[in-house]
Amino acid sequence: MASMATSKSLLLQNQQLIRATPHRPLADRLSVQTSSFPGFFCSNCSGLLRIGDGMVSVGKEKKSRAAFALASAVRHLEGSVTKTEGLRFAIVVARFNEVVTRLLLQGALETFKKYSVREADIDVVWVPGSFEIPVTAERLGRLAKYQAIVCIGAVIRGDTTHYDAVANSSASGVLSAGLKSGVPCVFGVLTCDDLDQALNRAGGKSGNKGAEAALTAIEMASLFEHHLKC
Ligand SMILES: Nc1c(NC[C@H](O)[C@H](O)[C@H](O)CO)[nH]c(=O)[nH]c1=O
Ligand SMILES: CC(=O)[C@@H](O)COP(=O)(O)O
Repeated sequence: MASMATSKSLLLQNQQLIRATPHRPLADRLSVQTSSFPGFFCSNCSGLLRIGDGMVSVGKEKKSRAAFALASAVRHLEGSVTKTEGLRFAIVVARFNEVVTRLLLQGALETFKKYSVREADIDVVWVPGSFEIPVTAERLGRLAKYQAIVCIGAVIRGDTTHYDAVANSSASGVLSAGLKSGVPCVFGVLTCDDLDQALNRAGGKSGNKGAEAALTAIEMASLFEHHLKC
């Protein structure tokens, strides 16, 4: 317990130190070098690099310092959900099962607002059903106007195998839209056995998958825009 507290305080100290210093080299910015220290934050990616994950081994010997310096040159790239300025998003939403998809859309819009995405930077595009989402997402991606596209739909099982055709086409189609357009297309399409399952995932007891999809879109937009721009 005591050592966990010490580790936590070392971690905090180190975060402060790293924030206050320039970007590289990372090794130069580390003041804490002890085997009990659980890791450090990279200010480049905001990620925790953990000792013992094959990343870093810091001991008392000079030899392990060299190994540490080598490992610390590894860059970790990750999108930030707080750097949303200038990012533009499209939401493609299916009208089929609109009682559910409107709630998913609401969750997505609330999330964009929470993460400071401006309303003017969001376009909502309505399509008849989830089957029509992929072609629309691909078209939106090709416009080169948006940094990510959120796809929202609700496929609910009926009596026949139609469900499988729509659900699978929508899923593989959204994937393909992202691959072909080069713009992240996020899958916020519910595939449920009944309406109850769907409502539970549209703001009910299992959360709101529209909100989750919007957050994923922000992270992916940021990753591509800030780290992987062509
Ligand atoms: N059954 C569901 C559909 N079906 C409609 C299709 O998506 C499509 O619009 C139609 O086949 C014309 O191409 N769509 C959903 O989004 N959810 C369903 O449960
Ligand atoms: C997923 C669907 O399209 C669904 O509404 C079809 O219902 P059914 O299989 O009863 O025709």
